[in-house]
Amino acid sequence: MKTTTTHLVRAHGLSKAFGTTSALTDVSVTIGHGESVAIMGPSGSGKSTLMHILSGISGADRGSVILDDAASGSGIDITGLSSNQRTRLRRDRIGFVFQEGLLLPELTALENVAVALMTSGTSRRQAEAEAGRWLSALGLHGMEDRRPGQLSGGQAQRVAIARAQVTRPDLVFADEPTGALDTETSQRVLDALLEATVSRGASLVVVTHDPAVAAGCARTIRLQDGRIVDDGLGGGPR
Ligand SMILES: Nc1ncnc2c1ncn2[C@@H]1O[C@H](COP(=O)(O)OP(=O)(O)OP(=O)(O)O)[C@@H](O)[C@H]1O
Repeated sequence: MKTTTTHLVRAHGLSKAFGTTSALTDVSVTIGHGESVAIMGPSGSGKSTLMHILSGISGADRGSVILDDAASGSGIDITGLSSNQRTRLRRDRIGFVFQEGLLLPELTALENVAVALMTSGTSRRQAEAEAGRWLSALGLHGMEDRRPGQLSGGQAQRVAIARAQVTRPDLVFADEPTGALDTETSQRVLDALLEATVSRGASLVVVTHDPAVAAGCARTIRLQDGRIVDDGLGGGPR
């Protein structure tokens, strides 16, 4: 289904239950182009469920998620797509950063980043050149040939950020991206994530328990018992 939209993401009336547990109830949210948004809330409040639905990892029982499509000048309802179509859409338009980075341990830092481009058809040579540029931009020049086990937590997380950006997705989701890091490293990784995403006009959605991470985002959405209880400014610079 095609619908016109002025936001990058416009979700309306999302509900999702697991058995008798309501994970989300009638959640509506918009995300602007180039906006950074933190999603906060107590454990079990529905943060991951919302992120999974907004990113097309899983479907909703009710509601719609319209993703703007600059190429066609209209929007596409991702809840109406088949599982294969959603997989393609995630590959082409969405980047992910997870708490533990989820890098492939047997590949080098460069290969971990390049592989994201190669799966969408870019040649190895071109993919590795682009991956190298992203690693340098994230302060990892000289670490291209290291495997994840030879990197610190903060370095590995910056490789994961490079991997999420290399395909130039217009929407990046990060699930507790600094959860395993100390305060100082966490701040550096967050800065790198914001810089890499928002400065090129892409939008960032971060699920976090950390108020410092939320403060770095332009807006914070708070969930409780599967509903949005606050949707305001985070007080951060972007
Ligand atoms: N696959 C599932 N099967 C059954 N219940 C689920 C499933 N996924 C989530 N839930 C339930 O849905 C509710 C919301 O879960 P969700 O993971 O979205 O919360 P969260 O805010 O991300 O929590 P946390 O901060 O602990 O990660 C919880 O009550 C959870 O137990």
